[in-house]
Amino acid sequence: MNEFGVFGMGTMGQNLALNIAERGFRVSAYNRPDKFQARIWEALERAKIEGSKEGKSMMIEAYTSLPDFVSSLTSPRRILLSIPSGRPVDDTLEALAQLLSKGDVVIDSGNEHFIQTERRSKMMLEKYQIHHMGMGVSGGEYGARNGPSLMPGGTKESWQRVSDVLLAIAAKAGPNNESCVKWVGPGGSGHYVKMVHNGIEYADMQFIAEAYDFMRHIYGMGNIEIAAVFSNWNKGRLRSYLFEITSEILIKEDDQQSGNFLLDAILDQSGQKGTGKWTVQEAANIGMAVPSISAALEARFTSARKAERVMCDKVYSRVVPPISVRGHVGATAKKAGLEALEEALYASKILAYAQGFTMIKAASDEFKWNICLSDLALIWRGGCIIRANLLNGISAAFKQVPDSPSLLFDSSFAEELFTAQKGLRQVVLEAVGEGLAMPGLASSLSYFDSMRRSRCPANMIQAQRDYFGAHTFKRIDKDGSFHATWARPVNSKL
Ligand SMILES: NC(=O)C1=CN([C@@H]2O[C@H](COP(=O)(O)OP(=O)(O)OC[C@H]3O[C@@H](n4cnc5c(N)ncnc54)[C@H](OP(=O)(O)O)[C@@H]3O)[C@@H](O)[C@H]2O)C=CC1
Ligand SMILES: O=C(CO)[C@H](O)[C@H](O)COP(=O)(O)O
Repeated sequence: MNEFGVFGMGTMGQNLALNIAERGFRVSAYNRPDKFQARIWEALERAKIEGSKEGKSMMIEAYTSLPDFVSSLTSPRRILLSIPSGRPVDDTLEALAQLLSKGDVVIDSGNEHFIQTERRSKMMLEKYQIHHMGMGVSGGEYGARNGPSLMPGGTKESWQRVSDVLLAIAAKAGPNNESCVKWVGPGGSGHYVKMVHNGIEYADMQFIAEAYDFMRHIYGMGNIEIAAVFSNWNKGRLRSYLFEITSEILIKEDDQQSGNFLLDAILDQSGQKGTGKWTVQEAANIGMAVPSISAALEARFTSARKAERVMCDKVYSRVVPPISVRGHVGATAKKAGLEALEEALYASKILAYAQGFTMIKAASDEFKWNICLSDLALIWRGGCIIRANLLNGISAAFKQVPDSPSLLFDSSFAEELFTAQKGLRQVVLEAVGEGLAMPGLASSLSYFDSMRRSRCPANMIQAQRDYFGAHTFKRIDKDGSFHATWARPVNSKL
């Protein structure tokens, strides 16, 4: 009998199965029969080769039939699904439910929408007394094999049944090599935080893309020089997985055109699978502003409209005479300019993570998930795509004030933002003057400037709403709702 089942031997499932087997658990692996041969043999072959390399025997058994797969598992059975979200998960749960018993646990490790997970968890428990967990997994193929960041949500009972395996396979981070997995909360909370993780990922990636663009256009820097800058920044407070891979991406040679960089041959249209869009939609659903994430999502949409951009480039290229706001012209000033860019990236990063954590806090309050933000920051320190030095400080901030509605209230971050905002302003100003789009950095700055205004111009919005729609407004000096007769007198001179 085996201790753990993995359903779906695709990129993620196969690597998760190998990771689990490597930690000494006996694994049953299943893939749909028609593709069984290719996927499963690949997994078994890898278990043999990778196991022998490390002097371990990795115990993976392959199954062709679902009933055999299920009955190969010890009770309570534990099965991880690694398949596309949506209909495939519903169909698979329906099929599994006929074979599983009360108290068994099924973990959906795909990028599923949390509402679907909430629905399935409730249905599986009520109808079959089976625990359905929704678990965010981040780290891609490499993470799945060597240690991902795991964000499991579901009943506490189900977490207790699977925690030995999840703690063993997750990435390790921090001074005490802590596992990058903790129980996030009930229902769809695990998938919710993974969704926001991906939203922050979008913002982080967009900031990096803008910094790359800035260095090329403002300073005429080439790939090797830009790579060195990212590599250097990665030694400091911006240290993160995305900075690390960016310097590698910049200098990768194109094997189809010797002497050229691969990056320069890649079409400038970004794709997406939907989790960034969900983040923005869900933020809107609970009335939260995530402008850095929104801007990153919209930048992907704009990038996709390549044909229109090419046309606009032809029409409007002549209307961008640089407006001289350059703070840094010439070789000697470049150093200061790059320092400003580092500050801009750091400030924006704080602001994007702040938006993501604030959104999670609001959802946790709304859905009564009681998510521990400090723990969440800890499990994002290793294995996942947004892993970054910054998360240590974020965890500490929420440990100090667990219910804080925003990172912006933390005194250390406030101090850092206070200093770094100067660089952010300078970079955005220069980019605007040069006609260089900086949606991510500029939106982050706007968020900061909007948040630090105790009185903003929303009084004008309220007045307009009341004027045309009698929507009423509140006054600053009296309680209650008011409506004014706004229409201008016929003889008004205004
Ligand atoms: N790739 C990544 O970096 C990450 C992916 N994820 C998520 O993990 C999940 C798996 O992704 P990934 O491994 O990349 O995908 P792959 O396409 O590599 O593998 C998909 C797996 O799902 C199976 N499958 C597809 N459709 C069905 C179905 N209708 N019923 C049963 N099984 C089905 C496939 O089996 P078959 O061989 O029969 O087609 C295959 O085993 C997705 O939800 C994805 O969003 C999460 C984090 C990172
Ligand atoms: O979940 C992930 C990483 O955390 C996946 O890589 C995801 O597919 C990335 O999102 P997108 O394809 O929308 O860029």
